[in-house]
Amino acid sequence: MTVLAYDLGASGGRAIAGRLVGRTIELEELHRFPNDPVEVGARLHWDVLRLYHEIKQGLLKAKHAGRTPDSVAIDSWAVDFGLVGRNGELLGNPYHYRDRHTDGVMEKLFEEGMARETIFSRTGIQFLPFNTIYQLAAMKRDRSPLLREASRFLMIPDLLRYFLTGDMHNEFTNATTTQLYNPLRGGWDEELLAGVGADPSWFGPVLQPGADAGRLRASVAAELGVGAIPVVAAAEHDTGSAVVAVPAASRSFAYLICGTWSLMGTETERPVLDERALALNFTNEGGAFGTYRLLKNIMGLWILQETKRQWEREGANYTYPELVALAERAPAFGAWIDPDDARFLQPGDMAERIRGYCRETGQRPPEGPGGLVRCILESLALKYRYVLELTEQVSGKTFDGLHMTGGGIRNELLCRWSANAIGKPVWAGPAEGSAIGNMAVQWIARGELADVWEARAVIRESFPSAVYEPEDREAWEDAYGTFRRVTGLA
Ligand SMILES: C[C@H](O)[C@H](O)[C@@H](O)C(=O)CO
Repeated sequence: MTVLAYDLGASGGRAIAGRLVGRTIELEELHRFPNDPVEVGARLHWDVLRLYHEIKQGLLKAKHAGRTPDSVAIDSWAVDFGLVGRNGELLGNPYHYRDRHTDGVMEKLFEEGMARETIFSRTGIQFLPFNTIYQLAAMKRDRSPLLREASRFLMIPDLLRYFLTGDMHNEFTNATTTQLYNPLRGGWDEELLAGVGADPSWFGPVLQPGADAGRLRASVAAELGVGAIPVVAAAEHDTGSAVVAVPAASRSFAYLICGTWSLMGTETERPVLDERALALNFTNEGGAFGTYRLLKNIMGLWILQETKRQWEREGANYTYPELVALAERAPAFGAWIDPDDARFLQPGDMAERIRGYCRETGQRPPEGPGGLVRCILESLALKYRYVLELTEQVSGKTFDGLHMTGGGIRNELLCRWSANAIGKPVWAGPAEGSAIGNMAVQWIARGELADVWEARAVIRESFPSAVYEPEDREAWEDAYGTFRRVTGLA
């Protein structure tokens, strides 16, 4: 059985065909495409029609490769959405979560009486300034005409799936990232919706991962010359799919999903809504098959991606392997940043912001591209240590090591330094975690695999993890103490 997984990330997308041959997964990347946000005036948008075009290209390539799939499913980054009008048409291009229209909105809502404690107790979701709830509040503040015409709210995978099938559904794992979904009630939170001027009728019943989500509509099937291929609801939040694919063998495991963002946490059977989880700003995003993802967002390789883009704008073109080699040769433990300082969220001159952060914290700014990239990677590794310790505190579990998956594991230096920083083994793989998790849910839905644990066993056998054992323990232990002091991370 061949399934097709679309995995759309903030920097690019893939269409990957997967075949289950006995207990081995065979992957074939059929289509890879960029995902370039578009700036219009002061606004930053996703080019969602372009993404839909690429999705159709993926199906055409599957057909031409003789890999017409038995089912397809889509996963993508979280929080962003489109509004559909009463005539079934998209009202406007979705905002990018790094658009500045949400600046200050979260704090304003708190001032207006929407208490942090209330929002958290109802949704279990971490406070990030770009969460869907604050995007809708910003549109309300700006009297967006879309709000007057809207009839349905669809997140990015919901929207692309609607374009393919003609059916409108909201999927669970992604819905939970809005900070508008109440997992205890098992539905959208009407009071929070009302609080940001969103009409509850825009929000449909949610589909659980694995559910049937329709078939290619006749016009699409005809256009592409394929049949009415079934569409399955994957864990459509890419991090949700990636967690499905973590090749863990026991129920108590820690993961780090490493891409543009770094998502670190563990899997739980119910949301953890206590004061400590709130105080440490953990999130409980919905998972597949009755689970939750207790995790924290860490700014991740976005800082390196944006630094590289800045250098390219200035005419200096480095490849990632070149930057990693320069970092490895740079002096160790020169300076550190807290990657989650707010100044690193927006696009722009990251190198100057890093130097500024170092000056402000009494550190000598890193020199040259090698020094700067080393500062970013060491800081990420040390922040992983910090968040892993918090995850143990909030979950009450102790972890023997860390599963690291996602495209970021191709950065072996980061894997190695992460093991050194946490002082435990890192098991790295698979790199295409989200796409493989997307496929696993399709195979489970179609009875090819019994459940997530059989899927994880098959993934473990098909993609053996690279193991990084911790080294230089004393040096990294000292570094961790200094890192916490200079960054003020208590
Ligand atoms: C905003 C991010 O998209 C989200 O928090 C993260 O989980 C993600 O989706 C990474 O791709």
